[in-house]
Amino acid sequence: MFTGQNLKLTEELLEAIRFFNHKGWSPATSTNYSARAENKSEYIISRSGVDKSKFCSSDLILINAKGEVLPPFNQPGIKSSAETEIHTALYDMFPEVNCVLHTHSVLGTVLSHSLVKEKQIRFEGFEILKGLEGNKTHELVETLPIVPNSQVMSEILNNIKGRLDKNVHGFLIAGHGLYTWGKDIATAKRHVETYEFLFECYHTMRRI
Ligand SMILES: CSC[C@@H](O)[C@@H](O)C(=O)COP(=O)(O)O
Ligand SMILES: [Zn+2]
Repeated sequence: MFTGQNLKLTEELLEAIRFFNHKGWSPATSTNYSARAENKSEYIISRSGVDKSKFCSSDLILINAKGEVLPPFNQPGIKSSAETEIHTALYDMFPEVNCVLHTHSVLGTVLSHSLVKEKQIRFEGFEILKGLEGNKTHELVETLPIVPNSQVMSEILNNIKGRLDKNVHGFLIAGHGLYTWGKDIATAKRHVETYEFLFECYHTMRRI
């Protein structure tokens, strides 16, 4: 149902979603994804509750900045992600962001669960840090905030809003998963992969 630039965006998003599922970062119906549409005040976003191993192009729908499902997708039973409010808030906060991705990997889940009291993870000295937009060297400290989980999206947003700025590339919801974003789908996908690699490094270093 998408055409032109929006169709291209859905194809690219779908490729990233399949990659994440293949990596084991989107079990069952978990995770959600969005991209800013050709009309910059609209967003392409994943439907709620879809098994990500079966996710297909018809599971991507169009919403406005209020999170309302737009025609022709506003049919009975079609709901945008339960976490739509987080996506629209991030686009509102960062006008240069054109893609928001949310994954549920085992490492992101357990690290955020065990480090929730620390409120953040600090990554330092890894070459892969240059995978996060704007980082030019491994000699820096990258902070990834952790906020408590909640079924109320406004609570998650209240806890994270004051902790985000242009040097922060994502955040973890404790025992739940990762949110990251980028100027385009490729950048946001690179951020997911970079964080996953950093989680592996962090976890491995805690064990040795
Ligand atoms: C397996 S339930 C996971 C959900 O509660 C949620 O965290 C999630 O990531 C997906 O929700 P969705 O409404 O499908 O976008
Ligand atoms: Zn989730």
